[in-house]
Amino acid sequence: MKNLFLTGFMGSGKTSVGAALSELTEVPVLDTDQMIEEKYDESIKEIFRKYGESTFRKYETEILADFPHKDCVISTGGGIVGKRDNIDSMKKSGYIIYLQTSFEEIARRLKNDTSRPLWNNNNGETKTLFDKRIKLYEEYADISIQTDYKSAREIAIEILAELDKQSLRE
Ligand SMILES: Nc1ncnc2c1ncn2[C@@H]1O[C@H](COP(=O)(O)OP(=O)(O)OP(=O)(O)O)[C@@H](O)[C@H]1O
Ligand SMILES: O=C(O)C1=C[C@@H](O)[C@@H](O)[C@H](O)C1
Ligand SMILES: [Mg+2]
Repeated sequence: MKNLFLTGFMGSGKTSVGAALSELTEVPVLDTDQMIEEKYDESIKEIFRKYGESTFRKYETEILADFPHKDCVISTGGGIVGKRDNIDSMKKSGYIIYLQTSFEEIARRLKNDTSRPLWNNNNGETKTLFDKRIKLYEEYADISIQTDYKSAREIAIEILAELDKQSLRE
């Protein structure tokens, strides 16, 4: 199986669905946010605060470039679609799966969250970012799955069915 890169806005469930997919397929799961935190030994929140968003974006692109892993599910950061280089790196080794989630559902899921700098600190600009991003997720996705009112496991099962339907799971 080629790599499966999960994309979508903050809170769309990339980490949760990645774990569910890995459980169902016994394929390892990676998370670009976690890979960055481990590589630099700092939380995303700290990286944003100390070095700014542009440094975080550089780390993200570096993590994806010449991606060394195969046969993995990879949960990506919500902003991964912001750079064409990131898309090219993902398409080189796998398929892009977009977890489509409404803004209202995301707001419910992240109501008490304090770990996501761009969810918490941008004075009502989050919806503008959401509107801009969804066009990119849609444009680059090989598969799009609606996630509202579904569990992570149900979404993972739907993704596998869609891969089979399109004969993408060899
Ligand atoms: N299908 C779902 N139904 C209900 N709650 C969910 C679902 N998927 C995820 N959640 C919850 O929403 C929150 C965010 O989920 P998760 O961390 O998986 O999102 P993410 O897409 O990885 O976010 P980020 O881009 O910030 O890394 C978590 O509290 C998680 O438990
Ligand atoms: O949507 C975004 O830009 C982000 C999402 C998270 O996954 C992290 O990558 C970080 O908080 C930025
Ligand atoms: Mg995540």
